[in-house]
Amino acid sequence: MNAYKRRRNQAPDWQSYYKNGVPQEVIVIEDSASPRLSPALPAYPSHPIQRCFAPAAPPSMSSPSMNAPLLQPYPFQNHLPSDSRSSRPLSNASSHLSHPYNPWLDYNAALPHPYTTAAPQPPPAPSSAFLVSSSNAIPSYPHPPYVPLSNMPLRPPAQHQAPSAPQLLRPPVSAVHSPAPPSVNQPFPVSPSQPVLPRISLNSSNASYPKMQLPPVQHHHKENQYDLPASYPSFFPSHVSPHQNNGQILPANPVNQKPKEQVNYSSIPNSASTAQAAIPLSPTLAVWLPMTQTNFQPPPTYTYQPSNVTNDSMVVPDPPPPAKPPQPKKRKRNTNSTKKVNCVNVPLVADKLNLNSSVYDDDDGHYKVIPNTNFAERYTVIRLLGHGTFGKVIQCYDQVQGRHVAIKVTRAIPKYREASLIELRVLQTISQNDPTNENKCIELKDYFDYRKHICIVTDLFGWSVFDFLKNNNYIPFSLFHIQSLAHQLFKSVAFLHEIGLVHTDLKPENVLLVSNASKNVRLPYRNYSQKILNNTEIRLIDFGSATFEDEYHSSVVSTRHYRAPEIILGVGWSYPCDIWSLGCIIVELFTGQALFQTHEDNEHLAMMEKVIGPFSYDSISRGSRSTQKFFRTNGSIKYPMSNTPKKSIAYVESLQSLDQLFSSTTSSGITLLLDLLRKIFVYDPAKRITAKEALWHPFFSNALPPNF
Ligand SMILES: Nc1ncnc2c1ncn2[C@@H]1O[C@H](COP(=O)(O)OP(=O)(O)OP(=O)(O)O)[C@@H](O)[C@H]1O
Repeated sequence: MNAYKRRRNQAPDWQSYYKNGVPQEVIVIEDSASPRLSPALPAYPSHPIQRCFAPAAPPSMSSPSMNAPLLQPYPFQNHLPSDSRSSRPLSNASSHLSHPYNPWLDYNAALPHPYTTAAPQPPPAPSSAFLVSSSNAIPSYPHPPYVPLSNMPLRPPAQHQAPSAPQLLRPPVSAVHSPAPPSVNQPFPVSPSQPVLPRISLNSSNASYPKMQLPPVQHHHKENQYDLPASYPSFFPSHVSPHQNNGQILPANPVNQKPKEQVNYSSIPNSASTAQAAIPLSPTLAVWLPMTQTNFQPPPTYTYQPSNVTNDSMVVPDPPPPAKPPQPKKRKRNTNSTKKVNCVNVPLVADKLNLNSSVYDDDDGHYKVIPNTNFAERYTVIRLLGHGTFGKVIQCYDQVQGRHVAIKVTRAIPKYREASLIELRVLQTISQNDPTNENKCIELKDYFDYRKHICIVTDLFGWSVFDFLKNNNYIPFSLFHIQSLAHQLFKSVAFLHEIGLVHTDLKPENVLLVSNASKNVRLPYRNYSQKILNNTEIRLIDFGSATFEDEYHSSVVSTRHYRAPEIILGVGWSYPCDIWSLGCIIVELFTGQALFQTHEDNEHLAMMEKVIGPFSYDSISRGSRSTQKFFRTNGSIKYPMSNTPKKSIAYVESLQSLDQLFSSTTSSGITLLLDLLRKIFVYDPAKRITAKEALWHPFFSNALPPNF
């Protein structure tokens, strides 16, 4: 049914849309003015570093006000797009440095934020005691962005400060509000308050180091040991003796190596003011750094791999990059602390008119939506917002609270009533685990049973992301907006997974814009205008099929286009199926078109092979009975078959690979997005990136500027 709701045939000209890079100039033809820099601000394009990161634009398109760089320099060498790396003007940027040029040492200080008036500041002169690494041996993802040591705040720890609760830093991207120009005081996108991992090579043992502070450790109930909070760096060394030795290099004693849990942390004071972390430089050398929780947050999965260097007196080289990126460990989610609602009592609202159901219900058990009628003795029906398999969603005016709400009125049929009880249970679980709604899932406001319809009351929001696309002639979202939307989606899904829930029906229809207000703009070289969203804040909806991981799983879930291969193959599904759906949504935001437009299993698998690559033998179980109907004995997909329509074969043949889809520009933002998608579209669900890991992907590291 969902498939037929869609009209995806009007393919927009999205390939040419991105062909010349993301356009630099927009012409606003109605509504509010586009964000413009104040005339007092420095001419950003003239800055040497900016020049090398801004994409080449046709001269006629250059506009001082909108010519902000597309991307900040990206500090992960392994992922650094070659165009950015090679075009960096080393001579300009490094002229003030007295040591070998390091591209990451100075960019924070030297590159002004496009919206700040601050003139570029040269970085502080490097201390003779240390060198910020200039080698290529920067480990690859997953890893927090490097911020040069010289830019860390020198913040002495406050004495006798009460230990504060560990505060998790989030990656910098959240909802983007595009019409208002950012304040002139807005901090630089990559600031010292973002995740920091100092990277140091030492040539002196008397270095003094910037102060940082870790979240407080907790005293272990026995043996005078300390438990590390979950937010502690996972590389906290097990191979050095943790003596309090502020700013000194300690020779580690490999003989005393203990597993992490058994390390005696008794010498670490249970105080945020003086807590320190050892940065391992080799198995035998470490440096102790007092750390602040505001400037340090490691990624959840990073594990330090010590090298085999044993010479204590040598200048310690950077640890070699791991041979392959560390494989994300599939950790069992801690659902112990999850408050799971077990049963829901739905209050009954009596029908005072006591009418026959045929008056207010249609033959399918759907409630008839008649504007300006009374509903459940409290609401006035305004209009139909949407309808689906489960029921109708109606905009109503709440006479008690004096505001408009959305009410999902489930069909008056037992199986849908039961389904809505599950949805209510899920919504209550979400509310209990996220009372302040940080994770942007739809909030349950009220619920009741009226005329045999279970009704779920929520806040009223704008169009779904799909409706916005549709109303915008399927013109893709800008990368700037995709980054924001994708980040919010991963955040919501990471939360759901954390509390043991699999959404199972992620699709653009189930992502609501808080407001669909937009402005019409005309792009250069286009004779049509397009809508640009004012605010990308979203809410995740439709928990009607959400499933607790430890409870019964239906064999087939998800709307077809967004269905993961493990569901099709019937080999069991769990959290990773949501990640696959998110991948499909992100591609759809980028192209305007659903990625897998199909209604048949084998055709769907063939499409996946065309877009992502062949199923490998170890990628997904082929031995199981359920998969036999999809694969021939030689391992190829049973597609095409003798009865496969020629149209289908031609369509599958015409599909572009993921690389081809994203090859229309060489923008480094798009390169990073492609890298994220490659980690999402992994056939083996156990090897697929998790939502939590995705939040640390470099695509989200730097907020993209609002170029459309
Ligand atoms: N709070 C809301 N504010 C505005 N519109 C809403 C709201 N909730 C739902 N809608 C609209 O109603 C549509 C259907 O909602 P929902 O997906 O919850 O119903 P459903 O019956 O489960 O649908 P489906 O069968 O497609 O899964 C949404 O796509 C959206 O357009």
